[in-house]
Amino acid sequence: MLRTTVGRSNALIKLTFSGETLNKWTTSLFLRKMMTRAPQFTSNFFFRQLFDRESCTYTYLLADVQSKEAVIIDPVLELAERDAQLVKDLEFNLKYAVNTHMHADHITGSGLLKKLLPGCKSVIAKASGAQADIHLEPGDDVKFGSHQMEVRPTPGHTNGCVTYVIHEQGIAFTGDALLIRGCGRTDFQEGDAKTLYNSVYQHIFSLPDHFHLFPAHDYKGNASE
Ligand SMILES: N[C@@H](CCC(=O)N[C@@H](CSS)C(=O)NCC(=O)O)C(=O)O
Repeated sequence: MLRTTVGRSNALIKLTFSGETLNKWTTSLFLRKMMTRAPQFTSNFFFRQLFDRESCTYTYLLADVQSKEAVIIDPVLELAERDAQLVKDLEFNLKYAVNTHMHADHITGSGLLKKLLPGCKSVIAKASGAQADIHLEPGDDVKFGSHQMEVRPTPGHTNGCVTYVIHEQGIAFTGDALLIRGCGRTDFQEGDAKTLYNSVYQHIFSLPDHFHLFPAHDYKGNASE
């Protein structure tokens, strides 16, 4: 299983926010979060991390094992067939295709998944300005079976970026707000370095130390299976 960055030495962490470089020693909250053991999911929680080698994007399939209700986070258009087949093979009912933000460089697979798996609804933050069946506000919960994800606003990469937090499992999906040993770019449209800095510190680094963070990309092959 892949997790976000797992620092193995006391190296200097550099978070670069469009020209502003913020150095933090690994004794900080950042690495204390990363150096914990693998997530221990409850028995009725299904987790699968999927990867698109082309765009280096992570997609996450989550489900309630008992009710079979599932959600997929950040599905990639080109791999919608793969994702739909996996859902069918596992005999899940895909309730929502959930997006962390409206990507600038690749298109979500939500629309195609809706066609491949009728009943599935597309979900994104209202602040993204994107079209979807369901628009989320900060503090909303996305429910599937007995599980729920809290919607936390983490703008800065885009205005509508959110992080999804599953408290019960001690995990969060950070989208492009927090990547592996870095963060999403802020030089695109809607990018703002200070906003992203505040988002990461207020809404992600504030999570308890035992949390595991799952990003939307791994461009440099930092994580390994
Ligand atoms: N550096 C990437 C290029 C793709 C890219 O810009 N990705 C965005 C997120 S998708 S909008 C980003 O924020 N990347 C972070 C970064 O450090 O580049 C690549 O290597 O392909």
